[in-house]
Amino acid sequence: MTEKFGAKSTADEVLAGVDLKGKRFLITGVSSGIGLETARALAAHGASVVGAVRDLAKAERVTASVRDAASQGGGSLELIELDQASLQSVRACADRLLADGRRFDSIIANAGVMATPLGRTADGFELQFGTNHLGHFALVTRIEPLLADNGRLVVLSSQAHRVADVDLDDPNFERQAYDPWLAYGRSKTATSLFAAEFDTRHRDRGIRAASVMPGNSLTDLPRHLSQEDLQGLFETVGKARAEAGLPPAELKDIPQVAATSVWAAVVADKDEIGGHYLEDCAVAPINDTPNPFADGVRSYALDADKAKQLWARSEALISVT
Ligand SMILES: NC(=O)c1ccc[n+]([C@@H]2O[C@H](COP(=O)([O-])OP(=O)(O)OC[C@H]3O[C@@H](n4cnc5c(N)ncnc54)[C@H](O)[C@@H]3O)[C@@H](O)[C@H]2O)c1
Repeated sequence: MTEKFGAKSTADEVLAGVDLKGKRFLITGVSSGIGLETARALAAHGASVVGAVRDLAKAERVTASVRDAASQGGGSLELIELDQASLQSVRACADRLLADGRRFDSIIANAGVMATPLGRTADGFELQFGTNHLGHFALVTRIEPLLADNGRLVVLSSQAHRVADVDLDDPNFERQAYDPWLAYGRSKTATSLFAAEFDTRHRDRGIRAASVMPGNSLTDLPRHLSQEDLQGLFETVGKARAEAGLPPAELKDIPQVAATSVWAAVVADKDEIGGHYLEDCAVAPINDTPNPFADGVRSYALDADKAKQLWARSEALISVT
């Protein structure tokens, strides 16, 4: 595997010299942040990008940078409506893609919400688990026949997976006190487990899947946090890392924070990244320290048995609505 790229690489640097004409990508959440930059970079290199978004009118306005890049680079952008917090919307989106029938070389399951107050999706699932995991699970498993043989699935996870393993008995916080960070952490462990099990199930078609920790960046993601909450978070993380003798966690800018997604979706050797958790354009090492602020991926987020159990639980949850 190439060791050429790292924490400071940008999406354009990762794609330098790569011609994506004729390649198709589905990306969820292209209206802001990492998804918007991922779409822009891929389109600038000639890719046909389908961006799945909750609000089509807003997305039309804010994706001008993607259309400009596409017109210069020979790529294109199509938008499709998708509310991941509604299984009806997810199924409608999937069925439109299936009816269209065109295949995708990579699917990037990027959209997400973080540290929301307790909320429920249209189907009654806890909002973060429902949006970040079940919405993607329902979409991707339905459109899986559209993923090209040798295609890739990239699922956005987070360092927040280190907060907690999934809770398969009470995934929707019906029998325990709600904590926004616990819910976010569990939802991101779920996204890594989903990628790991998808990889296991589809490897024989040459399809590989990986989860990505993009790096920390000030996108719209902390929209549910006040300035004080955000400041408190930075202080807590900084103190905990200093106490553990670790360097401060650095913020990335937006082009950098999209780099690992495009690396995983296009450039990396898919057989070397398949089933893994990626960070800074590399496979992250397993680190089972109890300190949630220390680097690396916790092994519970890639555990094969837990991944199978989560898959079965997710199928059961989405099939009853
Ligand atoms: N920014 C960071 O520091 C960071 C760190 C680790 C992981 N991540 C992950 O990266 C991904 C992208 O986050 P970002 O930082 O670009 O945040 P962002 O808030 O800028 O973008 C998230 C996107 O998801 C979309 N979205 C949210 N709920 C949706 C729903 N119900 N249906 C459809 N779309 C929905 C939003 O509209 C938005 O376009 C997320 O999965 C996030 O958890 C981000």
